[in-house]
Amino acid sequence: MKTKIAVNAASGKMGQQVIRQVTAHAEAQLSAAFCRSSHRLVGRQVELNPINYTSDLSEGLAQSNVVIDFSLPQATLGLLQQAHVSKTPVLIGTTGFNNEQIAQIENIANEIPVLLAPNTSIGVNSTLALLSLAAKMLGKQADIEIIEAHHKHKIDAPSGTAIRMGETIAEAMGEKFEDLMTTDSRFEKRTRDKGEIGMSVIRAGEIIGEHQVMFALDNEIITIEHKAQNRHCFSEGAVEAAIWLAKQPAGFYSMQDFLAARS
Ligand SMILES: NC(=O)C1=CN([C@@H]2O[C@H](COP(=O)(O)OP(=O)(O)OC[C@H]3O[C@@H](n4cnc5c(N)ncnc54)[C@H](OP(=O)(O)O)[C@@H]3O)[C@@H](O)[C@H]2O)C=CC1
Ligand SMILES: O=C(O)C1=N[C@H](C(=O)O)C[C@H](O)C1
Repeated sequence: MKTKIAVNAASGKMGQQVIRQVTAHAEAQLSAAFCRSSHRLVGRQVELNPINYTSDLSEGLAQSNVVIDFSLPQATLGLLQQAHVSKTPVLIGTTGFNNEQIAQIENIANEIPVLLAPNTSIGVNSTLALLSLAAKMLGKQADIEIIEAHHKHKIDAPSGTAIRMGETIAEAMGEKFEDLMTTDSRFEKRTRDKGEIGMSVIRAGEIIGEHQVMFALDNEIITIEHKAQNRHCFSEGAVEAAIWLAKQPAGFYSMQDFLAARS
């Protein structure tokens, strides 16, 4: 049986990419494509699919096994309320949540399966394992800097991926990321504090998503880098993880949980 997948924010860059991915997938079927009620796509047919774009979340979720969301935090929280009612699993690729919003998501995950992934690419999630190892081996001696670059349309900064990279590094060093992270204070006149993790952000052109982590020792520098070549790497991981999530019990999951179950 094919997994019936709904796509939220279907008009977005990622929404459109995920629709293409689901449409081409042998084990998945597009069951709903949600847009805002005022969007010009509502009522139009989704290319290569026998359904129309809709703003009716409750009807679309009722006929879906899982929903994939790449939108904005407010839209994600609205979707979660509806998914909670219909008991539909939710894969969230949206970034930019504050701590209070994360707590709301965790709360709903007590009752339905929710996977929160600031980056759904298999490559980035493998990179996190490399960063954890590097941090364990070098973290205490190295000056660690995270540099991320994205397209000019991106709203949140630093990227969800850069934050997750910082959290992974800090955790491997037995620290809390919020205690080590430095962004704006770099513009103060001062030398670098020992142990801080610097974060730099570039927004330019149509850069898909690039993350570089530098471990600088006194006489040598180790750099671990991921560059997305296109959005396919995100949609591919999202759809595979959604097919897995549709069969899980209620809980709060990450891409690491999906990858561990798959291997
Ligand atoms: N986890 C991952 O691997 C990745 C995560 N992302 C994240 O995904 C999110 C979306 O990225 P992207 O597709 O590039 O962004 P876009 O700006 O292209 O799309 C955003 C979508 O969200 C919709 N939306 C925004 N606000 C609302 C609302 N209040 N109610 C309903 N719909 C709303 C927009 O609808 P409308 O067209 O009507 O404005 C649009 O469809 C971002 O948070 C980004 O960081 C992106 C790539 C990979
Ligand atoms: O907004 C984007 O485009 C991306 N956002 C994600 C993030 O914030 O980490 C992931 C990816 O790099 C693309």
